[in-house]
Amino acid sequence: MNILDKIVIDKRKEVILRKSLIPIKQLEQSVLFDRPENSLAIALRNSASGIIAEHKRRSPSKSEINQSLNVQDVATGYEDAGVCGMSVLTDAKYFGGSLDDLLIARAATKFPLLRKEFIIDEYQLLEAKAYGADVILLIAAILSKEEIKNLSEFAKSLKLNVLLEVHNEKELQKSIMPSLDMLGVNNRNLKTFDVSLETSKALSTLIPDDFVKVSESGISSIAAIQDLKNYGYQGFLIGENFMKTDAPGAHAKKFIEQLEAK
Ligand SMILES: O=C(O)c1ccccc1NCC(=O)[C@H](O)[C@H](O)COP(=O)(O)O
Repeated sequence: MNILDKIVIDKRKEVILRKSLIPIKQLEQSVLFDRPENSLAIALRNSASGIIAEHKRRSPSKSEINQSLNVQDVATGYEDAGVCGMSVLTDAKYFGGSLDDLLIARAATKFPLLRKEFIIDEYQLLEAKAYGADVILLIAAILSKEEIKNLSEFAKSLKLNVLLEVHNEKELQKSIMPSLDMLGVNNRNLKTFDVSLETSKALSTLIPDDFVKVSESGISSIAAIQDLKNYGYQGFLIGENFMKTDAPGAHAKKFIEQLEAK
């Protein structure tokens, strides 16, 4: 059993509990529910840097990354840095995140927010909308083709952008469909936790041009981004490299300035 299998077993129990605590009607009554689309895909297409910066306290591969930062400071720091959007991990057990983190980031910023979660049920999309997300992540490794279709179409009906994540060609082939906005390639092997940007490079030609290509995980240098841009990538999801510092926003700002100067 790999880490995703373990996370999904826990997530199924968690979603049943959450549904029993907060009914759908209550989520739909959130003041944030009727917000218009705030497209990360468009922001990435129009950006010179393409950075999506993540809020990540800990992870299965690295355990502690940074537990002492305030999510509001991280969010405003990233917005000041000029990133295209922010990814907020909302899983508590494995990443130390929460939906409250998303809400705090929403209250503090205007840029597109990605709910970084292990989505297996439409209920989590309603939560994403109610707590201020503009984008949701679907992970091909944990969903069937039919589930990807149903979840992505439901997300679009809620005016949420969809980022579909793959790790290999098989996952990519089953996932390509018009209800996706962005196709992300995760460079982290979830069996070994090794990261290799070669994964993004190898899959790049198989991703149709209609989708914004996003490279995820293990990105820490300007050179890596320049290299990935040559393979058609327009989005770069960066977590640990910013979050391991005392001031992720300031670090992201410097990174973007260096990138744009090249
Ligand atoms: O980061 C992990 O250890 C991890 C383990 C299992 C499932 C997902 C995991 N990470 C989620 C992510 O996709 C990353 O947080 C994101 O791509 C940023 O990666 P990084 O820049 O390497 O922190």
